[in-house]
Amino acid sequence: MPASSQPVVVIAGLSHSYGSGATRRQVLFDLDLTILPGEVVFLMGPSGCGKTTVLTLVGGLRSVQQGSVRIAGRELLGADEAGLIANRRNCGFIFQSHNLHRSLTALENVRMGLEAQGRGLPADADERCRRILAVVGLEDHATKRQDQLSGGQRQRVAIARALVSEPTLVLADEPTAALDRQTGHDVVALMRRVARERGATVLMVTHDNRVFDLADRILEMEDGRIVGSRQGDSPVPHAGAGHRLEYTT
Ligand SMILES: Nc1ncnc2c1ncn2[C@@H]1O[C@H](COP(=O)(O)OP(=O)(O)OP(=O)(O)O)[C@@H](O)[C@H]1O
Repeated sequence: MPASSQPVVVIAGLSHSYGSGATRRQVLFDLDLTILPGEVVFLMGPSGCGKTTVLTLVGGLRSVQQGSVRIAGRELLGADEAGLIANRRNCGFIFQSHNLHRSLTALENVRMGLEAQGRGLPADADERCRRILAVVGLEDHATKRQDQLSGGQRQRVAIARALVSEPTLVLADEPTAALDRQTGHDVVALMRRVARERGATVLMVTHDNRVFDLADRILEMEDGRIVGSRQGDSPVPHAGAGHRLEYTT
């Protein structure tokens, strides 16, 4: 298989529990999932079904307890802190609330996306930040702070920050939750376009059925299991026993 078609995400038999002893509660059950380079995959399902837990495990924001999680060839089961950090540097994160630093300008917030790489700032850092701000349509807003930007503009800064370091994988958790219909659609369409242009893969948690048309594949979760997978508007029956998920194009 050529390197470029190697899956970016390969999850096999992933289970996860919170708490210990009498309060221990299993929230993920034997999940399998493969995501190919450049795919835009949405993870849907009712509140509490485990979507964010999957995202945080894939991002290396918490340790894998059971099962295999390979991100761009790196196994996260048994990874030490350095391994988790290395994985985080390969990922761009976009959260429900944009998490911009209040006292920094848009440009400075985007620059944090490069600083988080831990390799020191490249010589062309500001130019790269300005370029990606232009890509998200904010070239004239580089010196504005959070309170001078609308909700949609803040999320566009967050997209620029997540993508400026050219991550392999973009992980987005409900990025449209605080936005109106049109702005939410525009923001996800933009994220998809910028990710595509930069060859990034996207895994996005969403409840928002207004953006379904932007997914290559939509996964349905229920009670800690992936129970269905479909593409566009044409339902693809979920294949295999034990909630095994087949990749389909
Ligand atoms: N740090 C934690 N400690 C204990 N339980 C947790 C923790 N984080 C999540 N949970 C529980 O694990 C289950 C799955 O949570 P998770 O946040 O992954 O679900 P979700 O599908 O993303 O929900 P939502 O759509 O409401 O964000 C829920 O029952 C939640 O209460």
